[in-house]
Amino acid sequence: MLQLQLLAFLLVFPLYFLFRLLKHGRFHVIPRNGILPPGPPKLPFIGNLHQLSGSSPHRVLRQLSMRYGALMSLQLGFVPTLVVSSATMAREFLKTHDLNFATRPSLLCQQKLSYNGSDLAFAPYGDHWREVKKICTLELFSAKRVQSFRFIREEEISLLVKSISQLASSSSSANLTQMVFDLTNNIICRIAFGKSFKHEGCQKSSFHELLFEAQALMGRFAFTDYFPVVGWLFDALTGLHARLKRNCRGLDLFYQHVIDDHLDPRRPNPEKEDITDILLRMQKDGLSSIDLNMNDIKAMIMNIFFAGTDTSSAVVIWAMTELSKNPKVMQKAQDEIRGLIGNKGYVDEDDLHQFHYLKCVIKETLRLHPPGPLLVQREARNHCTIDGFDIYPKTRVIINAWAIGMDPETWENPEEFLPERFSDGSVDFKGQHYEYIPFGSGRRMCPGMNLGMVTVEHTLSNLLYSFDWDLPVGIKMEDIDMDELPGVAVHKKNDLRLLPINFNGH
Ligand code: HEM
Repeated sequence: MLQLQLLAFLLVFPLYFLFRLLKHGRFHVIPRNGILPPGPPKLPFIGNLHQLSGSSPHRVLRQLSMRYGALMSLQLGFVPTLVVSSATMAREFLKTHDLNFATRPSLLCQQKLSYNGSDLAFAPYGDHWREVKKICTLELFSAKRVQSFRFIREEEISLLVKSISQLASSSSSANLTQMVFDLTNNIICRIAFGKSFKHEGCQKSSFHELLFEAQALMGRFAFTDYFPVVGWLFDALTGLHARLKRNCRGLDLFYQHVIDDHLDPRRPNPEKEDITDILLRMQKDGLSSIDLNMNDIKAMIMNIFFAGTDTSSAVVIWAMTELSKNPKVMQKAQDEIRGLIGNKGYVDEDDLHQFHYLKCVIKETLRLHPPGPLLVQREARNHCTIDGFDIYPKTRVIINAWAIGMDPETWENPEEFLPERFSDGSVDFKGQHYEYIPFGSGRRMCPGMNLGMVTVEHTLSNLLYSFDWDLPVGIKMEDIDMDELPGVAVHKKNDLRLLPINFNGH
């Protein structure tokens, strides 16, 4: 009798799962007569997942695409996935068929941390995303608003220069990775919440712990994302659900604390609105065509926070790493800045437009080290054909922006750090040149580009103006590694430590 029950269970259980998969529309059925782009052979059940297990998926995917083509099919668990690795193909996905690929897949950690896609980055394409995008473009990241936060960048960068100058006076090396991360974190905290948490001792450390944990979770593998319906069981067994729940609860308390502070009637009227003020005002005055609720506001704050801190600091550190390995380029950039600024003593934002060579250095850094080398995944909304291949709804799309920036068809000596390649100004990152898309392109392109770029330019120009940079005692040029640490943004794995020398030529 028991054996019969067991047999029935074994028969019924898979059928039940199949029914749920089909009912929820999460079973990615590919018709037999479809013509799919080529791809590597797959293993049963896991497909090609094992091929992505290394630490730098953008590098593995580039290797594979050199064999299988600029449009390549992978099967990641149950999920059909396409990888795009050339400018021509990127144009098809991000311009010609942008609307069809303007949505994001629903991934476990991203969904939980974004209050089920109430934000901008992980929201599915639709009315909510359109409205949030409008708020971001018109209210939060407009040129005027970015300019209104200028005093914050100037204050924080001048504090950074002061602390490095003290290290230089005592001939101590600077952990630039740590210092620049703190800088961008303080800038974004003040822009988003009106204050940084640098003077609040333990609150800073618990807040930072939450931040690091959320970043780790967003970059983590979740079975749910590749094995719909059944994957949650594995994620429960590995403790992912519990970790995620703990982190979401901690972050939610933190956002709530910030919001309560802003709503406190005893709070003096702020001289300049921060982003939480703006969102709360829009909610109160009904200034948006969706009913902004508290979760929407928290989700938007989360986006700004994660997208803003991590990306800008990664770019500054990669640039300083490349410059340390290319002293002639560093010298040329310093000569340009010092020549134009003279003995003023600091670089301010009005000076930035003159630094033609520095801009080339930053562009070249973004080509070799885009913080989001695979952009943010997209998903097909409807069936379409590209280059004669069928693409079915719910197919995930990975755009390998890093591989596109390394394509020898477009870039001469792509492995080399040569800022001069940008000096004629014919290629920029505004999403129209598909051979170079560090900020993405199309509807889902980065809305924080101006804020990110001004932070990077302003920080780098002051680091190069105020100091000469040497290697710490006992460290040789070859010891500076280029190892990558994948996460929300790809960082340099090992901290960059350099010896600052106060520049007294001004
Ligand atoms: C140098 C700095 C930055 C780089 C390289 C960068 C890069 C990117 C990339 C590659 C994407 C995905 C685009 C796509 O899927 O096509 C993105 C999206 C996004 N970025 Fe940035 N970003 C930077 C700074 C910022 C800043 C400072 C903010 C805000 C404070 C920000 C907010 C966002 C948001 C909200 C999205 C999601 C847009 C959407 O899905 O509609 N980014 N960024």
